[in-house]
Amino acid sequence: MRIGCPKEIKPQEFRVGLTPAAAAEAIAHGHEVVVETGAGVGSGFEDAEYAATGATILPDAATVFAQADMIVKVKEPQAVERKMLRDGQVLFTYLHLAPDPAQTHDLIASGATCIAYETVTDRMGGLPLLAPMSEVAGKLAPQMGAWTLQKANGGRGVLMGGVPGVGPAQVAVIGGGVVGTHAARVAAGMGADVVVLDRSLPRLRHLDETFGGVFRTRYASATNTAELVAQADMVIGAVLVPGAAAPKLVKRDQLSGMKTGAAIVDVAIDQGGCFETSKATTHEDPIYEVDGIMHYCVANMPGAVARTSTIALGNATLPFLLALADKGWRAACLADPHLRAGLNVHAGQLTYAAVGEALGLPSVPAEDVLAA
Ligand SMILES: NC(=O)C1=CN([C@@H]2O[C@H](COP(=O)(O)OP(=O)(O)OC[C@H]3O[C@@H](n4cnc5c(N)ncnc54)[C@H](O)[C@@H]3O)[C@@H](O)[C@H]2O)C=CC1
Ligand SMILES: CC(=O)C(=O)O
Ligand SMILES: [Mg+2]
Repeated sequence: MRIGCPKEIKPQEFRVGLTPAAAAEAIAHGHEVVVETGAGVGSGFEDAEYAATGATILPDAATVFAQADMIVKVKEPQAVERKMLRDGQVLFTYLHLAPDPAQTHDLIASGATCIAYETVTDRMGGLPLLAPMSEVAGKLAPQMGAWTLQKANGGRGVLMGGVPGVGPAQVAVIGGGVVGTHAARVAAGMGADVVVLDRSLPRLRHLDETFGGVFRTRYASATNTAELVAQADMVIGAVLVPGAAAPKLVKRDQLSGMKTGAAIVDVAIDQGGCFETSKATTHEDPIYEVDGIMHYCVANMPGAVARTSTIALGNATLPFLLALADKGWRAACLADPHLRAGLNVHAGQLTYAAVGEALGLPSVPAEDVLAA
């Protein structure tokens, strides 16, 4: 199979879908690899490192899309990239379709087979291709929130750890999964007073057993969430219902009850965000204000630390990439129900029910298109 890796074109996105190490393994498995010139530079990988593995460097994305059987990326294809996809081609990348009707319609129209990193599952009920970027975004969230809290950025002017005689920032983290746990650990490490809210009692139990004394936990009832949001200097949104649009847990009318200049960091923005007032922003222009509350809603936070993120993502995607290349997408998805869970679009049909529900579109089970 010929595997193609274009350069990412989302604003300020410096990650790359294929590391030289992954290219080398794919080539050792008998595949061809084509890489757009400069694709790895933002992550510190020069063309020469890819060429040394036996990969071919191509001059532009159009040539990569035209030559490759499977496109490997990081971010969802942008409009100009979607036009280059074709019938029968495989796309392996983050998609986040539930909040993105335009992309969903284009992918359905393309005829391509589109496998989303964020819905691939594992035996433990986790999301192995989302987890590494959730670890990164979770660790970044308090850092970005602390910056947002600074006066010059419109924030409340509160220092995370306080100082002797002055208390720390109050941080509420909604969702105690991978993002939430990493965010809570870092915020607590910065000296903030942290509470994590989740709907899952087993998850809260696990967090309490592991991190009791570092941060506190509360059940995410509407009442508890409203109370902690009103008290917070910083609220981090980290909920997920896999593949689905994020539930809106904080409504606009609650902002007036919050402390003026408090910071919202809505990491769940890639699934539409869990605050009613969230809208996706970019690293170039990351924050905006609504009713006195500063919002940070960057949908590709890990792009800010591209080298770490690219290597972490590449470690996780490699086994799935090799399975897709070695067996072909159909046999690979038939053999592995966890990879099959990643199938979102195939040959003009939506194959992920939660996306269909979010967008009011018909979908068919992935099993049905595999059997066809
Ligand atoms: N903005 C960015 O750059 C990035 C965003 N993300 C996003 O962050 C979000 C969280 O991802 P993960 O932590 O990996 O997911 P996860 O599945 O590990 O954790 C989600 C948690 O939310 C909880 N939850 C679900 N509904 C809830 C509700 N109504 N109230 C309270 N808790 C609820 C679940 O019980 C679970 O513990 C996802 O939308 C993911 O795509 C991840 C990486 C980068
Ligand atoms: C998960 C995701 O969307 C990202 O890493 O950008
Ligand atoms: Mg994202």
